[in-house]
Amino acid sequence: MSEPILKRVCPEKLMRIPTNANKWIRTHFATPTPHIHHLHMRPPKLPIIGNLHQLGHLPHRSLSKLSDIYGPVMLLRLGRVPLLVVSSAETAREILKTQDLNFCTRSSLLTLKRLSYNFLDVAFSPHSEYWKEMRRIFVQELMSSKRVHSFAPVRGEEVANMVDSISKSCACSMRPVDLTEELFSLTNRVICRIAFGKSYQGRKFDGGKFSEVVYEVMAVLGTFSASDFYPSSRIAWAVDMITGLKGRLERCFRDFDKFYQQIIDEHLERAENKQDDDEEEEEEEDIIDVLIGIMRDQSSAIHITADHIKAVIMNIFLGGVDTGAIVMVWAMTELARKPELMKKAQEEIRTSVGNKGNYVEEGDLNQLHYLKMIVKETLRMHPPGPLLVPRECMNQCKVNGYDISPGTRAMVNVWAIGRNPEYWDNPDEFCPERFEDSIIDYKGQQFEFLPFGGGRRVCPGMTMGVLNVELALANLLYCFDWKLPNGMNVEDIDMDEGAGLAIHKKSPLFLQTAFNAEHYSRRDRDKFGRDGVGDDRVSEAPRQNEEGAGRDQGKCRHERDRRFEDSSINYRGQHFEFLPFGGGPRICPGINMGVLNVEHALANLLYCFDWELPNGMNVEDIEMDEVAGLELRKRSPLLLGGTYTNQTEKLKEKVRLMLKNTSGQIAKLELIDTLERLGVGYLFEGEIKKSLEDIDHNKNKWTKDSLYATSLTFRILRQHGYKESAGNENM
Ligand code: HEM
Repeated sequence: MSEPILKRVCPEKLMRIPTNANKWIRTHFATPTPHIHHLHMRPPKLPIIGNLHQLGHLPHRSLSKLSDIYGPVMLLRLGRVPLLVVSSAETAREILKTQDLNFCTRSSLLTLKRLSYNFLDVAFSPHSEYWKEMRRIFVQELMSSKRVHSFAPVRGEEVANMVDSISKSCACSMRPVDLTEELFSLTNRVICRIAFGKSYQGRKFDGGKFSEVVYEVMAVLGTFSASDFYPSSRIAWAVDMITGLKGRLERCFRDFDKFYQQIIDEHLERAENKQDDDEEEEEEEDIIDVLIGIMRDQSSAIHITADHIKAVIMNIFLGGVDTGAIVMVWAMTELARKPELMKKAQEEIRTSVGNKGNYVEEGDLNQLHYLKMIVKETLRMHPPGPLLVPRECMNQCKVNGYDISPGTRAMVNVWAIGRNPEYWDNPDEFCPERFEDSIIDYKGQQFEFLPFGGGRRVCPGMTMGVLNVELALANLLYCFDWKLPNGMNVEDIDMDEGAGLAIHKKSPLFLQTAFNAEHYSRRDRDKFGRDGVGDDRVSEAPRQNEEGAGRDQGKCRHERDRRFEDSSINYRGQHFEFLPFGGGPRICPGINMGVLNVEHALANLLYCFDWELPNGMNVEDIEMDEVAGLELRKRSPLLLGGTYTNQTEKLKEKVRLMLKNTSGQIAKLELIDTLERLGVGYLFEGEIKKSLEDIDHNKNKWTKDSLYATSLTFRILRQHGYKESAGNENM
């Protein structure tokens, strides 16, 4: 019996056999070639599966390629379900505005139905009076501007925790920071606290299982479900059973449900205790408190139960955790690829926020226009929901002249629209400046830019989502300098996307930090006392150098050195558990000079360079063997990679700032005089000229201000190795 043609025939052979089967396969499996004239709105489909095979691993990209051939309105069939895909601003306007009422319901998908307690939520509930009321509650009670701003302390504290955690880890090791991990954990903590309240801070829910459940739910939601494409088919139902999807879904549901119930019970109990105890202090309400309030309110238009609360909380988790972190990771990735843009953003933030605090606060964000443009540009290139949340057509209607029947699923490819050269110059280029002087924003009114969707179903968490992203990014850029890990080039950054419910960066983003010395040291000084934690260890240089005292004295060292913190133990021979210089009458007489030499050299090595292990070497590889002899030496030489931190540039920056900020005229003159006498005036020619022009020479008066300015300049310059020029030895 002859073999069926398709079996075991390699593609090369197929190309050579001019049979009808070959022609058919070529038409149906062909990779679309862009820029072919739009043939028809319906890409050819296969029996049974329809166009499912054309969705690929990343449907927004595959559909974008298909639309290059078949036009901005395409009608496909996924299994048994018709799907309308629109990929232009004009057609998006048609779906989200002109015909919004025809397209504002959602499809009934297997996983969503279960996790939303049979559509008691907002996001996946079909269009109905019930959805309208739930959305009203969501928008007016949970996400109102007042409520979102009432959560400012939560966001502030959690962002500060993240900054501290990064500071700590980079002070402990030179290892690059896993920003993906840090940012996902940040959004998770923020949303947890906003939804469940303060009292749960730091507590591990269900033995830490909660985060695992959230991740598993995300994974389940991103999994292909046969029942969604073959509704009411027994075979599809069996496929979902066999693949284990149903089992996973049930487990997720049970875990979530148990957890939510426990939290709701605790809130109810707390609310009752509060009623009994009038003295109780007013606590900020969390989302569950607000929902319980509505549940108890008899006059509410719908009767809210614990299941409604659970469904809404599920929306907040699915809507809030991943999306925010995804945008932050892409933004940092794009900035790592373009360090000049990162520097520009840092300059804006550092100039605007200055030294007034340790972190950027929400109140500072309004001034950060460039940062806002970065967020917009990231949302344009990497919208976390590239196809929005799928909608469904409710009534027979026409789109671009094509008949669309009720029950047709509808997707708006906002990713393709955001990358369309018709609306954006160099669409694949990350260029925040394109939003300068532009009125385009993401509120759903401009159809070439729809990261939050539009129309009746537009994202109600937009304000909170953007605030979370802006605040975290601003702090990452304010508190740290970032660079790629050693040995890595910009071209090595992996820009691949991972498939899932929301499109994230496939591989984690690792970046190396260098503290922003000015701000980091301020923070440490504030936290650990004005003179810094290193006072007992590093004496001369850091003590003199107020600006740099905290550099490289991260919290981690502080923690490691705790054994000497608040301890009276010293090496002067009085404490017999610690005798590096001996004790008694024969104690080392060179103790002061010895310590001073060591401290001074160490302080400068740490101040002037960033150190790290040579490539490919780990902390465990450092040889700690000693060599026997009179002194206990390290056996092998210590090889470290050092990066000079460009002190001249730093010095220039500091002195320039001083020249600018010194207000007394005589103080300015003194400063200039000092610079000249030290022979470094040429470095500041421009600034000196400008200052001299400003100075009114008649007002010469010796002031405290001028004395301070002069001595400070001396200190700074000397620490940077500038010696007085010949003829000025008497200074
Ligand atoms: C940067 C962050 C965020 C992005 C990019 C984003 C994006 C989106 C998108 C694209 C949609 C679908 C809109 C449509 O179908 O037209 C959506 C819907 C939704 N989002 Fe967001 N979102 C974000 C943050 C949040 C947050 C923080 C929450 C909740 C606290 C949230 C809750 C929701 C809900 C409940 C819906 C469904 C609305 C409905 O169907 O009526 N989102 N979001």
